[in-house]
Amino acid sequence: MNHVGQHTVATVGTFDGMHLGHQYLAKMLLDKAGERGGRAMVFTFASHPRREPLLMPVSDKVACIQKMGIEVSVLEFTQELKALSAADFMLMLNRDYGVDMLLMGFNNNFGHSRPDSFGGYVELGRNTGIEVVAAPEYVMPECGVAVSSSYVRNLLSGCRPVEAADMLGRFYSLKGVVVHGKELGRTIGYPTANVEPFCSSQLVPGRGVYASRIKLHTENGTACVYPAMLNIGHRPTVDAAGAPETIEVHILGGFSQQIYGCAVEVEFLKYLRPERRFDSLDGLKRQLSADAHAVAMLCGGVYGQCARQYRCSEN
Ligand SMILES: Cc1cc2nc3c(=O)[nH]c(=O)nc-3n(C[C@H](O)[C@H](O)[C@H](O)COP(=O)(O)O)c2cc1C
Ligand SMILES: Nc1ncnc2c1ncn2[C@@H]1O[C@H](COP(=O)(O)OP(=O)(O)OP(=O)(O)O)[C@@H](O)[C@H]1O
Repeated sequence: MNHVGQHTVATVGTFDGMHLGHQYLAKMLLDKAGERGGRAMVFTFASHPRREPLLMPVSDKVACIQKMGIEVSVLEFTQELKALSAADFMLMLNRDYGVDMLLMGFNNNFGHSRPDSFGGYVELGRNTGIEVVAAPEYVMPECGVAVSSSYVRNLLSGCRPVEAADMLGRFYSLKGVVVHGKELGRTIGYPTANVEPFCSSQLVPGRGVYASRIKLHTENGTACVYPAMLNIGHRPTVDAAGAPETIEVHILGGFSQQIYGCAVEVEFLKYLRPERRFDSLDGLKRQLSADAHAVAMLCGGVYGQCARQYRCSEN
């Protein structure tokens, strides 16, 4: 038992995306803490140690872990932290946070001069008052594929949101604000909301057209969810070569509210097709009509109904 009078079971890692592998480890952490009548803690980082694009903003990751009943400490990846040896890091965990059990994921390691095997961490633990325990790897039960943040990043960059959702345990999403576009879309009957992500270091999926769901946050604290179609690309039909990449969403069902400046969350349900150049706006319009039909079919079935009302607190 530590100086605060409470057992603390901890684990250390990036936990970007909180995918099914992370959730599996987090549940094991809770079980261990429960067995000891102590608290569970995750030590994570404010940025990605390898500077990979993030699968979720750090604030969402923290909220997601806390929601499971786990305390979170976000460490800045400073030069000082990078220079800390595994032994000194473990000493700090024990001294400052009362950690007396450390759960290590199957490929977990940390520290500047680090042990080259799990046994090495167990040995360090003996000297620092920490029992070090190994956690197994989680693989997808249907296909045996090992879940990892890198794998999910590759799936999303490769326009495969369905497989990514299988590994995340939820649809991948981007949160952002609706900004002004050229307002051309409304002239062809397909007004679009241009979304600028809040977190500039979050991964934007591969270019193309997606079936989507958009959650609109209103001032009274409620959120509405609508089926939508989304395009990530350079809009070769209407924009000159080299135009910046945009994320545009057309909300289905004759939606006509003014939502500039609104906070939204767009989910990536299914990839529909690549973006392409049309010879005329009429050609683009015909394609958009077919896209809308495809989304409506999808949203009428597997993905539920239009415009459901949610309380923000329930999401
Ligand atoms: C679902 C969807 C699919 C789109 N597909 C294409 C496409 O294949 N090629 C293209 O040049 N533009 C595509 N666009 C972009 C349109 O050209 C653009 O939304 C429209 O011109 C409106 O632009 P605005 O936001 O400036 O008003 C697509 C937009 C959406 C919402
Ligand atoms: N599939 C998995 N099953 C069980 N534990 C996992 C799994 N994936 C990651 N972990 C564990 O979660 C903790 C955090 O790992 P990390 O954030 O590096 O995840 P990752 O998915 O391996 O990331 P990346 O692919 O970017 O290396 C580590 O202890 C790691 O061993």
